[in-house]
This record gives sequence, structure tokens and C-alpha cells, in this order.
Amino acid sequence: MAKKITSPSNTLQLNFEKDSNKESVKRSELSGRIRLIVASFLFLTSILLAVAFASSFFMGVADQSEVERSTLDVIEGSDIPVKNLAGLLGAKIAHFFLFRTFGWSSVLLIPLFLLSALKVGFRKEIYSVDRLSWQVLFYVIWGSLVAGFLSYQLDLPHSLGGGVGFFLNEKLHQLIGYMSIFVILFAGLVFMILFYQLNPKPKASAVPDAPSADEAAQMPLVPNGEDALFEEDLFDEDPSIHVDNDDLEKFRPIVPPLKVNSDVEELDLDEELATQDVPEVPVEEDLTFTYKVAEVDPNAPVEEVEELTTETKANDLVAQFGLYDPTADLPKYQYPTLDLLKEYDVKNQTTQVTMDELKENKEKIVETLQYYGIGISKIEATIGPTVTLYEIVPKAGVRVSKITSLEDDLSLSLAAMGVRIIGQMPGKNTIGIEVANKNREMVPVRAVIGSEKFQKSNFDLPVTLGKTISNEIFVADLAKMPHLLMAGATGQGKSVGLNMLLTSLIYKKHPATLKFVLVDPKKVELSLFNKLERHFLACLPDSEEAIITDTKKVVSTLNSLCKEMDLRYDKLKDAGCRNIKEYNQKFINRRLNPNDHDFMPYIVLVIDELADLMLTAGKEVEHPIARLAQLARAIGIHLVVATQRPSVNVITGTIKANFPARLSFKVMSKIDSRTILDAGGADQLVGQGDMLLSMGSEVIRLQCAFVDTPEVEEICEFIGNQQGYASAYLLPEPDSEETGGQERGDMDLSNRDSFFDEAARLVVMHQQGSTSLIQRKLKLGYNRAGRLIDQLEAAGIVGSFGGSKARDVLVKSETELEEILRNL
Ligand SMILES: Nc1ncnc2c1ncn2[C@@H]1O[C@H](COP(=O)(O)OP(=O)(O)OP(=O)(O)O)[C@@H](O)[C@H]1O
Repeated sequence: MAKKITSPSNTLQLNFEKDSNKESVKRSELSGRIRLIVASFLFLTSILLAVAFASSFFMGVADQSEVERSTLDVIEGSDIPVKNLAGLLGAKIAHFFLFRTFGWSSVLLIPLFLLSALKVGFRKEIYSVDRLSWQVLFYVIWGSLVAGFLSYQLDLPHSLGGGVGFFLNEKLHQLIGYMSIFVILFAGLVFMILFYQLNPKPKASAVPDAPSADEAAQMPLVPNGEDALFEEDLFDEDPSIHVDNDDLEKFRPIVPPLKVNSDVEELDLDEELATQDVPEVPVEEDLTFTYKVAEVDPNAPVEEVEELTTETKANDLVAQFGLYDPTADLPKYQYPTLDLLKEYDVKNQTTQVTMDELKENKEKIVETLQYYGIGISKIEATIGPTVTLYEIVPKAGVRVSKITSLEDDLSLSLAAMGVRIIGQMPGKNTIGIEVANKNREMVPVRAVIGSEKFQKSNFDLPVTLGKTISNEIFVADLAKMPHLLMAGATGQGKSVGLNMLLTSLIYKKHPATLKFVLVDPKKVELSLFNKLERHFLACLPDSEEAIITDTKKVVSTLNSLCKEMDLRYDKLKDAGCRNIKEYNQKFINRRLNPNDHDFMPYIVLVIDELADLMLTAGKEVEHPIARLAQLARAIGIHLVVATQRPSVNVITGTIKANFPARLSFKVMSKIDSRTILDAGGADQLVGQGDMLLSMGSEVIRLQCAFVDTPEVEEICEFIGNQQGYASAYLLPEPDSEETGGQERGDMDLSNRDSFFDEAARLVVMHQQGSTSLIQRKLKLGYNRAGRLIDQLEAAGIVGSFGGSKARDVLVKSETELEEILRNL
């Protein structure tokens, strides 16, 4: 059903038409096939040209006599031996272009055919084909003239400028002699000045001053009635979407990386997560987007609806305003600098493990194993910041399990803490034994944040926690984890670990692209981040504090996040995207209508101490956490949940099943270690940030970097002092049944928002019941605008919620509205 939003004013009209007519589907399929055929033809032509030209380049004039033969010979099937790799046809084509027409400048036709194929077949334009056509047309002729001049004057091969180039130069020379070259160059100059002045290259990156997409939607109509349009064509899946994190990060200043450890590998969790189920967002069928310019008379019937390719419109918008820049609201935002972090004397730290200690440990390992009848053919040590890894190659016939069962005995004989037998090292024929160093090395935060590896990582949510036992900087993508469960007995480094995680995200992300929901029942741990409220924090609309410390509020916040998740899924469905990256990319490319869509920042929910919540609210928190963990990653909500008590009533089966990535600092017992990691070992850690990270089958030992409270304070102050958003990012009000008694469903109109009247006048004047209109014009947050729309609905001013489209405005005139307002 077509839904039309009419307006008496000269504003953009959007007309969404859902066409279920089978014939149009068939037509669309047919045109798709024709497109592919044409694209294939263009592509093959470009290849044919390339091969023909390349062969001619190498073979020279070898085929010239053959191609001169008549077409009749070919038809009669006479054998015509040619050297061109594209056969007789290739030889003829090359001959035509090189000798008969424009010479070597004709090679410019190849990219033109290629780009045309791409445009026709995939609707992808990496460079405007129209623009290129003009350039190719000119440069082929002009190139032929320049080359023709050279071949004419210097007696170079004729093919340089082709027949045309040679002939024209001959005539020009007769006319004006050597001056001809100046005429040719001048013609080139004139073209270049005119062409590039009149058709400046569309900006590929966002321009800070470019109007936002919202503003773009309100641009006045140009005289011929053509105006901005935003894609809503859901039928058309766009294979060209290439999501590049750099698009979002392109405005960040580059912090000069500290060269700490560059030859290290990044951890990719893709494979591990490939098995996880994420619901596919169903894409609505054949929803076509058309537009119509408003008639002067609002009551006049719309007679003509012109259908435009939304892609072209989006391209026009991008050409006009540049890509949408999500960071444009905070154009002067400065990323925290490395000098906010303390500098430690790194040199002195690398000599913590002495040769004597190494030898002593080696001998004790060999002795102990020999005592139990295990022979070793080789032993190797790798010194890490906290532990040293001894890799042994047992003699033939030794069972691995025999060695792994000796953990306690080895621990005793080494008289060391933190002895952990890894078993077979992944991909090696060695068995790893980790032994804690007598003097451990602290890993300063600056060393990891400033490392080249972290600075250069282009993950969606890059986190660096510290170093591996082989001193490599560990960088992972939280978006791929996609959620992290953290455990550790008190005082073992959990809070420092959480601070590290938050710090690394803050160092890499712009406030427009990331929001944190911080839940801190202990009330003190995350309070440092309060200063980030207007930059990085998200909270419920009525919250006084952006950091949630009250258990009751936690439940509403979790439910609100579930609602945000559902809303985001709706938007994704509307936009025909499968995940947040595709969606945001589409939004940046101005292919989504900003009246119905927004740029979505990632949301990271951090809960510091799940145990308190589980004990006080049980299922009320378990259910939304599990739901978010199951479904939220595709829409960019990621969870980091920490607890001191990794017992089964805190980390329940449901929660555990949905957190494939688990991190454990030292815990008190083997049972705790099994609960969190499904393996022992966390009880053997040595504390102070010594930790095990489990992702699927792999367990890695890491030393968490140390970020001190004053450092976090400095970072937060650095950001907090900068211009921020008007408020924290507001999450949607949870639905009434989800708020546990905070009724909202039956809207109490006696308690109307102070902007109610203004909002009502606005929607009636514009005849457009859209939340974003209210948000924009009254400069309100999304949630408040959403509440206002609900109140307007309750007052009968706008119709009910109809998906992503604006609601119907039920009151048609301002007089009628004033009457309603008086009676309320
Ligand atoms: N990565 C680290 N490197 C060096 N020292 C560390 C590290 N992490 C923690 N520590 C030391 O351990 C102390 C306790 O750490 P932290 O406050 O993070 O523990 P916690 O597990 O959060 O404890 P709680 O649960 O009681 O808050 C820190 O004050 C610091 O001295």
C-alpha cells in the first residue's frame, strides 16, 4: 500500500510504495538478467581490448598484412595466421584503433568498459562513468593529436597517434607549422580548466562542514523539481557494500605509535564465532522507493510519480554533500594522547629473569621429569613479563598425559607459584610448562596502547589487554568476541583489567561511534568514567547519573537495551541490512532516509559485579543478559560482564553458553576455574593481572597491562573537558511490562511533556508525525521525542506506530488542534 506524506510547503515528498504485483517482480528479474548480460558483454569487450592492445604492443606490426585481408576470407574460412593473442578479431580491433583511428590513446577505452560493466552489472560506481566518458572522449582524441605530432615530426611509428592523429597533424602543420603543438597543448589546457572547474571530483570522504543528512533532507527544491532523495529500495541488495572501519575513524588524528612490539599476530575470532547462531534479519520484499514533488495545492491528487533509481540519488547526494560524517557533531574532538599515560623505564624491565633463574628452573624440570621416568630430548625457554614458558620435547614413547598429571609435583620441586602445564603447544611437537618469574615485569599501559600493533589495528572494537607470555602485545576485537565474561578473586586485577578494556576502546573510538552503558553495583569502581557522560556514556532518559549503581535501575537498563536491540533490528530490517556495519555504511553513503534512520554507535555494556545483581534480581537480570548475549552482536551491542564469584549460581548455564570469550584472573579454587574457563589453571595464576583468556578451545595466558587510577582520571578529564553532546546517549524507555510497574503504556495526559503543545503544533503544521522531526526542530533527544510522539498518539493527534514510516497526522488544521489543546 502506498503511503504518502503530503505537505503544502515546498519540502521533499517521500512516497513509499510496496509493490506486490507479480508482473513487476518478473520485470525486475528480467531487467536484472539483461543487466548481467550487458555487463558481461562490456567486461568481455574490455578484456578483448586489453589483450588485443597488449599483443600488438609486443608483436608490433606482425599481423598487419593479415588484418588487411577482406572479411570475405574470414567467412570463407580461409586460414589466416595471426600472432595476436585475441586472434584475428583482436588483430583487426588493434589495427583499427592503432593505425586507422586514434593510436595508443585508445587504451583509455579499457577502463571505461570495465567501469561501465561494474556499474551495469553490480550498480557499483567506484568512479563516475559519466565523468569518465567525457574524459576518455577528450583524452583519446587529444592524446592522438599529441602522439600524432610526435610521430609526424620525429618520424616515429604511425600507430602512436593513429591515422586521425597523423592526418590532423599533417593538416595543422601545413596550416601553422610548428605552432601546431601550442594549439594542441592549449586545447588540452582549456579542457582541463573547464572540465575540472565545472565538475569538481566528488569528495570521497566526509567534509566537516557538509550539512548533515538531516539537513540535506530539508534542502530547498531546485527549480526543475529534482531534489535530494534517500534510498529505501530494500529489494535491491547492494553487493557493493564494503564496510570499512576507516570510514568511521577517518577523522581521528594519528597518535604516533610507540615501537614496542610489531612482529606479533592479531587474534581473529571469526572462525570460533562462525558456529554461533545469529538470527537473519528478514528483508521485506520488493519495497520500492519513489518520490513526488508536492503540488502547490495540497489537496490536488498526485498524478505523476516519477521513479528514480535511489542509487543515483544517493550518489548525487554524496556528490553534493560528501559522505555522511557521524563525527560532524563533535568536529573538534581530540583523541586522548599518549602523554596522558605514565612512562616507565622499559629498559630496566627486560632483565627481570636472570640466567641463573632460568638454568635452575630448567634443571629442576628435567630432574623432576626424569624422576618419574620421563626423558627429554630438548628444552627451550621463552621469557614473558610474568611467567617463563619452558617448552620440552619428550623422548619418543612418552605419553603427554603423564606429564600433564605432574603439575603439582613440578610446582613443589620448583618451589614456584603459577606453574601451569599447557600440554601440547598448539601446532608444535612440544609440551609447554609455565613457571612464574621470581621478579615479574609490570606491563605499562602506554607500552600497549602506544604499540604499533594496537595503533594500526582497524578492528571495530579494538581492545588490548596486555602482553602474552612471549611478550607479544595482545590485541583482539571485542565485536568478534562478541561478549566477554570476566572473573577473578578480589584484588587480582579485575578492575584494572576492566579499566584497560575501556581505556583501549576510548583511545581508538570517536564518541560518535561508541557508547558505554556502565553498571557498577559496587558504586566506586567505574565512577572514574563519570566525566565521559556527554561523550561516551549511554543511559536511561530519566537517570540522574549516567553510571548505574542502583540494582533496580539495572533491570530497567537491561530491558531498555533489549528494546534498543529490537528497534535496531527493525531498522536493519527496513534498510535491508544484515548487521550494524552494513547499516552504518549505507547510512554514511546517504542511502537511508535520515527521517527514519540514524547512524548507530556501538554500545558496550559493562557490568562490574554480576554476583550482586544475580543475588538480588536473579532471573530479572539473567533473562535480558542472556537475550542480549544471544542476539545483540549483529546490531552492535556487546557485553562485558565481570564477577568476583564465578560460582554456578552467578555464572549460570544460560549466561555461560552465550559468552564464548571468558577471561579469568586468579580465582580461589579449581572449581571456580572450571566454572569460568571450563578448565583448570586460573587457580594457579599469580595475581596482579596474570590472567587466562579462553576463546573456544584455546586458552592463552596474558599479563594485563597496568593502568593506574590517576591515568584513567587524566584520560577522562582530557575528554570530559572537551565539547561534548548535550547529554548522554539516551536509551529507549523500556516498555511498561518491562519496567516492573513503571507504567507508561496508558499515557497519562495530565502529566504531559512541557514541549507537548509545541510538538503538536509542529506535527500538524508539517503534517508529519515523525519523531525525528520533533527531535530536530525542538532540539530534543530521541527518547524524549519518542515519548512526545506517544503522548501525541494518546491525545489523538497522530496515528499509531506504523513501522519505520512517519505516523499519520489525524488533526488536519491548526484551529482544530488549538481546540484539542484547550480541552486537554
Ligand atoms: N596488571 C597489573 N599489573 C600490576 N599490578 C596490578 C595489575 N592489576 C592489578 N594490580 C595490582 O593489584 C591491585 C588490585 O587490583 P584490582 O583493584 O584491579 O583488583 P580487583 O580484582 O578489581 O579487586 P576487587 O575485586 O576487590 O576490586 C592493584 O591495586 C594493583 O596494585
